[in-house]
Amino acid sequence: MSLVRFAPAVLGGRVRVPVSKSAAHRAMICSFLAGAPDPLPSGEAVSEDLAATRSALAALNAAKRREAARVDCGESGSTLRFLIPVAAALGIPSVFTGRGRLPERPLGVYLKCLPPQGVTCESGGGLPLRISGRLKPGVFSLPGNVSSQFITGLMLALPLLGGDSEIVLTSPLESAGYAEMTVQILKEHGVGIFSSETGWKVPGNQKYLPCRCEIERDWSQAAFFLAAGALGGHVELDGLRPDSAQGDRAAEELFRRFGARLGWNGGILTAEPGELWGIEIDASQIPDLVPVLAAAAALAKGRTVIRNAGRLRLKESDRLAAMADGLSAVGAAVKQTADGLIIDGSPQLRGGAADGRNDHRVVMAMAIAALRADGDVTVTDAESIRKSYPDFFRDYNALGGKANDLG
Ligand SMILES: O=C(O)C1=C[C@@H](OP(=O)(O)O)[C@@H](O)[C@H](O)C1
Ligand SMILES: C=C(OP(=O)(O)O)C(=O)O
Repeated sequence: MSLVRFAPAVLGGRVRVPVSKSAAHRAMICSFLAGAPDPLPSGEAVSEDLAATRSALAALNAAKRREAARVDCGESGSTLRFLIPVAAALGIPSVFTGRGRLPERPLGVYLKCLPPQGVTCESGGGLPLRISGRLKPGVFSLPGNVSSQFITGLMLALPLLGGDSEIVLTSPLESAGYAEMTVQILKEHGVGIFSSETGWKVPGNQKYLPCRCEIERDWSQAAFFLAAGALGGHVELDGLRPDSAQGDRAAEELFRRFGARLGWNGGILTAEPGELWGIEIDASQIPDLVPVLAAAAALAKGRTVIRNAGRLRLKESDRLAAMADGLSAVGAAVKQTADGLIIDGSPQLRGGAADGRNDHRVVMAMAIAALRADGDVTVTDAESIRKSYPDFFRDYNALGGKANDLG
């Protein structure tokens, strides 16, 4: 439980954020299924979640020659939910484990839709989960508002089956950008999935092909530095795709709506301060942006209302509670609703001690709120940033931030 102390600062300069965690998980799994090498660029710091996918794929590979696979997913929801149907499609009996909050995060969707299609699932409700049997093609009906990761998992697995399948949504799709990204990355690997009126049609008997595509940079991580630019300096972000399939590219538009000045210059996105005013935010498609949007809102004049974010309670922490408590602890006026936050902003926070709740996005969001506090902000669980952005404090300090990791 390491502690980090942030002193107020104005960030300025250029940063190249990591590769998109979401795109990288997908590219690693598609490459594995194509028999191609790991596609992560060399020289890139590997986050704990991507390391979990890498070792989980190695465990599946080894199990092709042995008995059951032991697939440790660490704290990564994506690794777990993407690889359960993939292992089942390959007919590899597997035991999935995880730690932190992962054993409590929802899996019921699979426990309901996989057994009728030939997969035996044994668990006490959470993890460990033991699966056996080979997945059969067919119709997979599932809700669209628990986690899009179940849909991505099926999209990755169903093309491998010996017949055609269909994914049917029984409620409106949230986090839709993540499903779109899956379709795009599958296409780059020679696999076709087609949208239908109720979901997607997935032809079987498809072959994954190697792809020498570059994995794009992460809009969700870029959002922390867009917020930093909006709050004070001149921040430049290098390497982002303006035409990205990542739903979190919406960060650009959202910070403009707050009043920040953003613009593209060649391939560089710049963020500069403006007079920030509270806004209304529908978070149903952009769950991972909520912590940093809440931090910016605490420093924008007037009221920000964040709605349709109930799913944030099921992430690495209850992120609505974590941000309400963390921002309140440093002097902000934040109230939770059942599915969101109401934030009355002020020009400056007080400073104080916040609980990082072992949640990388909470710790990074508090680092942004701390930029405009009168006193220092300390945050617990600093090491949780390794889940998605191991070099976050290095990049933050390189821009003039004052993060002091107290160990
Ligand atoms: O597919 C993905 O890469 C992700 C989907 C989202 O989850 P939900 O669909 O559960 O909201 C997001 O929160 C997560 O960080 C990454
Ligand atoms: C929720 C996240 O990831 P995952 O669901 O893969 O654990 C995240 O990165 O914020």
